[in-house]
Amino acid sequence: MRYVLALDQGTTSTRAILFDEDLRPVFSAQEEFEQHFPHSGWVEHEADDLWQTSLRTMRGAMEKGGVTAGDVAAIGITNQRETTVIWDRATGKPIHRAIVWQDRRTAEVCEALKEAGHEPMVTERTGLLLDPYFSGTKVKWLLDNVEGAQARAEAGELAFGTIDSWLIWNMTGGKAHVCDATNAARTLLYNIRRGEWDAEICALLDIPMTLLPEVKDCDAEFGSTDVLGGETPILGVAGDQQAATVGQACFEPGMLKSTYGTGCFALLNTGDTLVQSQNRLLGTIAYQFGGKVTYALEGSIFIAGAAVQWLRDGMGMIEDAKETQAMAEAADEGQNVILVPAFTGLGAPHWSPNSRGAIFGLTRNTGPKELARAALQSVGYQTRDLIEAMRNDWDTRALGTVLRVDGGMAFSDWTMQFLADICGAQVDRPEVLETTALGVAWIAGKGAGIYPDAEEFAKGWALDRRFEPAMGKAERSALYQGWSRAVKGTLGY
Ligand SMILES: Nc1ncnc2c1ncn2[C@@H]1O[C@H](COP(=O)(O)OP(=O)(O)O)[C@@H](O)[C@H]1O
Ligand SMILES: O=P(O)(O)OC[C@H](O)CO
Repeated sequence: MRYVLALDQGTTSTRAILFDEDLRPVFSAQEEFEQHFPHSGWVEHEADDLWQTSLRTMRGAMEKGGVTAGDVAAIGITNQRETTVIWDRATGKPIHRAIVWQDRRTAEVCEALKEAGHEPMVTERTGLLLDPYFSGTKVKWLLDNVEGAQARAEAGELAFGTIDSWLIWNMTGGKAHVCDATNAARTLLYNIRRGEWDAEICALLDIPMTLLPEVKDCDAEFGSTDVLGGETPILGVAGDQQAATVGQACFEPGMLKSTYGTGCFALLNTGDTLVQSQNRLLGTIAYQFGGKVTYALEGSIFIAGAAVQWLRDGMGMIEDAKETQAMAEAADEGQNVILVPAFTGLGAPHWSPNSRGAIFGLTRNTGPKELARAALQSVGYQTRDLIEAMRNDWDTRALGTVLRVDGGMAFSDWTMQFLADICGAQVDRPEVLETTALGVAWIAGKGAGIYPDAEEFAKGWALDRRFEPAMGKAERSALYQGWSRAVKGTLGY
């Protein structure tokens, strides 16, 4: 039996999953690692934790199945995007902890660049906005704040990488300094029209281009590793949201997936066309196979399942996320409590890093059930904001109103039904919810010659459950108006 090993290095945990020849997940291992919050709005990871958990979970999954390196046809890597590491090329040691995508420390730098009028140029070339979310200003912060870093970068002594790049550097013993096009597309430094690092943007941020990795197709050869006990090739790499787009087989323009984990990321395949959003969505690379780029429009929401975590850890109202289903069902229908979970600002389409969360519509009768329902509903409302923006940006006739969902929160039937209701869209939940790992496993296994082409792979997508909109138009519109008013109340709070 031959296997493909998918490594999914996420924001809160690292997972390794072995897929068999029929693309079924058969053995896996998972480890959480520490989150560091040194100041309000700052989020860091020890880069070495990301590497060590990757190593242990890959080995752990293999041990569970009694699988040896000789049985592994290829490795695929998918990862939390935008998170930034800089390391010393000679020692392989990071010069600082990794700065995580959620980190807001560069809000002022972004504001100053916007005020100086640079945003239209940056957006035109990268598809992104001047927001602290992306890697570029995090790289600048590291070079400005770690003693001697700027000079060492200019002397070619340092290397920058997104997490795929950092893991591959370690897996290949420092032989490969590479990343894939989807990860490059999230740095703010990569021109996604021309497919190259952008010298002008790098100069604007004082980032020497010697820091940057070589960019490859998602299905390229990324090097090989002997850390599993024998030489194993790395044949697939993609950012986690892009890997989920592939795993959901969203290969045709107009196909849309939405992943509900800590945050929510909706990607709409726009084919050969890079849509210049007029509604504050992102243009990005969905995937790049054999030198051919397929673009996507992306809406990024920072808090989705994290609102449920807040009910559990912050408010102590529940012990398990699953309890929210029964609570939402039992909530008082007469109350319209709205939670805007802008805990770390608002992402697309508002991009308001300084907003903070709020609850509207409280009465003397409001209790945990109504708050639980509001938390689940906030995910639907935020998705509707994204879908509205997508409909305004892209040919609405071609834009399917089918949403393929995945991620931990997609297990919640109540949330998925509300999503269908408030968006007026069909919501399809597949049998395999590990779509991120599945997507990159397929890319790597295709390269190794053990998995089929895209068309055959897409035929294997199987529906678990379809949620059809059941809410009347008037109710949908009244609820959404209430949400829109609530969001306005939090902007810039
Ligand atoms: N049954 C459920 N109902 C509501 N939320 C859920 C449920 N199961 C998981 N979640 C939420 O989904 C998130 C976990 O999803 P996951 O895809 O593992 O996230 P990530 O990869 O971002 O860590 C958590 O924030 C959790 O609160
Ligand atoms: O690690 P996740 O699943 O929370 O995904 C993080 C995203 O890639 C951030 O852009």
